[in-house]
Parts: sequence; C-alpha cells; structure tokens
Amino acid sequence: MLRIAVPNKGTLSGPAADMLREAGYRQRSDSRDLVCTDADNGVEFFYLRPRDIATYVGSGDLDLGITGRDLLIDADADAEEMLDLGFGGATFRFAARPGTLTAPSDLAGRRIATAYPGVVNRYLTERAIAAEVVRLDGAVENAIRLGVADVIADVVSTGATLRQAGLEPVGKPLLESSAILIRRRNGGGELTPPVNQLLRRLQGVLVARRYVMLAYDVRADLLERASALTPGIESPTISPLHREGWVAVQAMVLRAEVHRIMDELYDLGARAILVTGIHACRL
Ligand SMILES: Nc1ncnc2c1ncn2[C@@H]1O[C@H](COP(=O)(O)OP(=O)(O)OP(=O)(O)O)[C@@H](O)[C@H]1O
Ligand SMILES: O=P(O)(O)OC[C@H]1O[C@H](OP(=O)(O)OP(=O)(O)O)[C@H](O)[C@@H]1O
Ligand SMILES: [Mg+2]
Repeated sequence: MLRIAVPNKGTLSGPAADMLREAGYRQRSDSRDLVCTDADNGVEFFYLRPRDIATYVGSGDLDLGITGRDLLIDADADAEEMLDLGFGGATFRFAARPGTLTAPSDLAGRRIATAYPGVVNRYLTERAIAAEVVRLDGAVENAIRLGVADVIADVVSTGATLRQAGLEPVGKPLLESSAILIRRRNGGGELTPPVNQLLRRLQGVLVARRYVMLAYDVRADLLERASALTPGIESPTISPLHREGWVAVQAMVLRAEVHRIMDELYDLGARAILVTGIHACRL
C-alpha cells in the first residue's frame, strides 16, 4: 500500500483533504482519526503535524506527503518537492518596527525570532550574515514587544497580524510558499504505478480547478478568428450545425480569463456562448 502523510491540523489540513477527496480518495470522517485506509485505491493516509511530514517522508517511513514548501525547507530532511498543489499560498518574510532596518544586510548582529529557524539560518548562511536566531513556537510578533528580539521572520498571508503588531515587512520575501507534494530525495528514478496514478489525479484536480469548458456557435467564415481566441489546450473541437454556414466550437479556457474571452467572442459575432465547470480530467 502507498503510505501518504497529510496535515492533521492547521491552515493546510482542510484544503489538503478536500483536494484528495476531489481526486477520488477516501478521507477520514472524524478530525481526530490519525489513519484512514482507502482499500479501493491501495492507499493509507497518516494524519500528522505538517511540520513533521518532511521528516517521515525523508526517512522513507512514508512514501509521499503534503506539507508547506517553507516547512520542507525548514525541516532540512531528505525529501524533495514533486508538485505544487496550488493552495496554502503565503510569503515568508522578515518584519520589524518601522525604522529599525531598511535592508536585509542590517540584520547583522540582530536577534531574529522565528518558528522557522531552518529557513532563516539558510538565508543568513547563504549571505554570510551573522545574526542570532531565537527559536519560538508561534505568536512571534510578540517577541519584539517583549524585548526578546529586534526582528521576526514569519509566514505572512494578508499582513493583518503584522499591521496589528505595529510591524512592517523588511526586504523581499525569503520565499514564496504553498502546499506541495513531497517524496524522498533520490527515491529511485522510475515512479511506481500507484505514485503515477496519484500524480495524474492531483494534476487532474489542478486543471479542473484552473480551467472551464467554453462552448459557442459562430459563423464558419469567422472560425479562424474565433479559434485564435479559444485555442484550447491542444485544439478546439468543431462540430457542424444544422444551420447552414454555422459551426459549434468547444474549448477549455482559463477560468480567470473566461469573461474577457466571452466578451471578445460576442463582439466577433459568436452566440449561444456557454460556460460549464470541469469536475475531473486527465489530459
Ligand atoms: N495564514 C497562514 N498562517 C499560517 N500558515 C499559513 C498561512 N497560509 C498558509 N500557511 C502555510 O501553512 C503551513 C503552516 O501550517 P501549520 O499547521 O504549521 O501552522 P498554522 O496553520 O498556523 O496552524 P497552527 O499555528 O494553528 O498550528 C506553512 O506551510 C505556511 O506557509
Ligand atoms: O498575514 P496574516 O493573514 O495575518 O497571517 C499570518 C499569521 O498567521 C499565522 O499565525 P497563527 O494565527 O497561525 O498563530 P501562530 O503564530 O501561533 O501560529 C502566522 O504565523 C502569522 O502570524
Ligand atoms: Mg500558526
């Protein structure tokens, strides 16, 4: 059986289970369950702290895992990223009271509070900056107010927590994080059939979320111009219509662009323009 680690709590937990369900896998029904076996698909899911997942996968005790890119880097485990899962996006940044620092080089000699010492130490080492890293478990924004640190390094999503603590970001983000699928590093060249199946299913969910299906009718003499607006992934599907001189077109388009494309198609003369969602796909 394929053994996969899934976040048991926190920001990534709900969206990870939703994505696996959408990919056709069984998920736990009780949030206290620590294991869930999906016998039909030959997969066993283990619900673990997202921070520990890279360790289990790096040691080879579990085959794959879902965690955050920042947590993978922080763990310094023998694991690597296989696929960006498109949720749990956040930046990881330094922040301080306004006027404390202007550039990351000003970090030298400062005390930096963080729950991600691995990420921060890697950044400092790469730039040969000598600073003291104070490891905390969370609520690191308080460390400055309490005099424990001069700077913090933390996950920033909306920025509301920083603003509330009277802090502002310093420099560019250390990294852009999101939820990722990970495997053991150098885990043997060929992917096994169950791993390939999982990858294809997750990629199918990503495509189904990003794209919609667009259908419309257009005069045959405008088909080339209409197709240029809706090239699809490989090529649009063209079907004859009973009405002389008209064709029906079907193509996948990016969800984020569908309204602009519909406006342009309408202006071109296309009619009966319909959008439908994609529930699942294998491209
Ligand atoms: N708004 C956010 N706050 C915290 N982590 C976030 C946020 N958005 C995305 N993430 C990602 O979630 C992962 C951290 O999850 P984790 O469960 O360890 O912390 P959490 O969601 O803050 O939960 P808690 O602190 O309640 O345990 C990281 O990969 C982080 O980048
Ligand atoms: O930019 P924002 O949208 O405000 O989100 C980022 C904040 O959310 C998380 O804290 P959390 O609430 O998980 O508390 P914690 O520090 O105890 O983990 C994270 O550690 C930041 O503090
Ligand atoms: Mg947190």
